[in-house]
This record gives sequence, structure tokens and C-alpha cells, in this order.
Amino acid sequence: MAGHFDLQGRHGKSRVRVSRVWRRPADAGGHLFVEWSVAVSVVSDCLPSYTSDDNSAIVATDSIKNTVYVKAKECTEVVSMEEFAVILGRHFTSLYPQVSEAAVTIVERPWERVAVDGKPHSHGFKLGSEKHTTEVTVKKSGSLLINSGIQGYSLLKTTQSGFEGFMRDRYTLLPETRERIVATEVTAWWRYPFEHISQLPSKPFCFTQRYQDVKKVLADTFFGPSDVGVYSPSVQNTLYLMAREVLTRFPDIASVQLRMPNLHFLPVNLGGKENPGLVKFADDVYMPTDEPHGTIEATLSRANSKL
Ligand SMILES: O=c1[nH]c(=O)c2[nH]c(=O)[nH]c2[nH]1
Repeated sequence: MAGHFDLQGRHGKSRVRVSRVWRRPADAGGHLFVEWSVAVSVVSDCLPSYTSDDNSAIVATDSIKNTVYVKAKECTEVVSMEEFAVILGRHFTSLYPQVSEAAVTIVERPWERVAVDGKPHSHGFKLGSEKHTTEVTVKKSGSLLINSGIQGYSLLKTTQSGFEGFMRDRYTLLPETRERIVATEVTAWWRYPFEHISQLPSKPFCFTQRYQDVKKVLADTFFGPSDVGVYSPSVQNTLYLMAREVLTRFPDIASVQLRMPNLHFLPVNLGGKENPGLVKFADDVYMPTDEPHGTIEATLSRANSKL
């Protein structure tokens, strides 16, 4: 008994690192390979373990870790991170009476197939940069929440960006400009509309493909056409257009959240008494900085969200 207090706990295992290979013949596309860092956290009725020495209801976090490897072993067919998270969530909530909810978070290490002499290699991979992430919550009832995202997606363009017309007062020093570098490291989260196990799409829908598609839409909108680009009047506006394009293009995404730090490239002007105009900025030499940086973020959802 927790006496007069209200006690809510959850436990699990974080940073469970697992890799899996699916060995397809070279003429069927070659090996598939993933490296995942998995975190599982269960909501479980084991209050006596907090308030007394009674651990009888605890699913040990060591067992939770082992289960990740058992389930990876059992996935003899290729699965996406999202599907694997759902498999784990269903496992914990259905096997254990005391577990009412399981949250599974996975971050993928971005191993990408290499090409040798222009041909995709059957079993060779190199590490990329941006990371696919997912956060899945499964309840015993079968109700479900699937968020997926991207982390560390670094994008930069050397022109077609400016910032003008912002409010000015006695604290304002920043000059207006129609010519600057804009650089960011996008973090995105989006929510899929599947709210119960029974609504999960069958095979033709692929979460992994959707991740690739969203990534491309984000970048294409950020950059604009390859020859002329598209002018960005602010990170805010570019962020909004990126989010809007994701919702427009993908009806199966219910909302999208974007975080886009403004990683400044400051004009370099150097000079002193001895050496006036040693370096005079002419849109050519910059000082890259990430501290401090602007932080711009927004969430875009469908207004007529049919819940
Ligand atoms: O795109 C921008 N948005 C801002 O809110 C801001 N603030 C700032 O100093 N520079 C910029 N750039």
C-alpha cells in the first residue's frame, strides 16, 4: 500500500542494441541488415516492489532485454522498426497479466548499402548520418500509438534564404538580409493514424518506405528545384511548408512535428586600426557556429482530424 500517496511507476530496459541480418540471395537484392537501439518501458502492476520487499510481480528488466533478442530471432521475415516495436509491445501486454501498457522506442543506426563500380553490393554497408526513429505504445486493449521520426537530418543551402521585416526595438542589432546561408539539423516526428492493432495495414504498406518518402519530401521542400531553389523568408516559413507538404502528400500521416535549429553562419568582417578592411564580407567567408543557435519548432495537424 502506498498510504496516502498516489504512486505510478514504470520500468524497462534502455539501449538494448540488436542487429539482424536477413540473408537473401544476391539476385534477390542481397542481404538486408539493421542495427537498432531498443528501449522498452512497461506500465506494470508491481507496486509492492516499490513499497515493500515483494518483487513477485516484476518482469525483470533482464528478461525484457532477453525478449528483444528472442523476438529478433523469431522475425525470419523482414520487419520494419515500427512492426518490430508493435511485436514487442503486444508480447509484453498479452503475456503478462500485470502489464497494462508497453512503450517501445527504437533508433536505427543508419547502415546503407554501398555500391561498388556503380552496382549495389550484396552484403556491404557503410554508415550514413540521419537516423530513423520510432516510438510505439501498445495497451492491453490493443489500442495503439505509432510515432515515427527522423533525427540528425543536416541540411544547408548557400543562398535563397533571407530574414527581413522582423520587429525592431532597442535590443535589435541584426541587419536585414536577403542573402544568407541557412543550415539546420532537422528533428521530425509524425503520427500514423492506426489506433488499434486491428487497424494496422497489411504488408503492402511499408513503414520503412514511408520514412524514405517523408525524408525526401522534407529535403525537396527545403531545397526547391535543383537549378534555382526556392527563396526562404524565414526558417519558420520553410518549416511550415515542409510540414504542410508531408501532410498533403501522405494521407496516412495524422500530424507532424518539426524542430529546426537555425545553425548560424556569421559573416566574417575583420579589421583594425593597423589593418582596416583586412577581411571584408562579400557573401563569401563565414564563421560557422552552433552555439548559440536559434530554435524553431512547430506541430502541424489536420484541422478536421476525424479523431
Ligand atoms: O529564419 C529566422 N527566423 C528567426 O526567428 C530568426 N531570428 C534571428 O535572429 N534570425 C532568424 N532567422
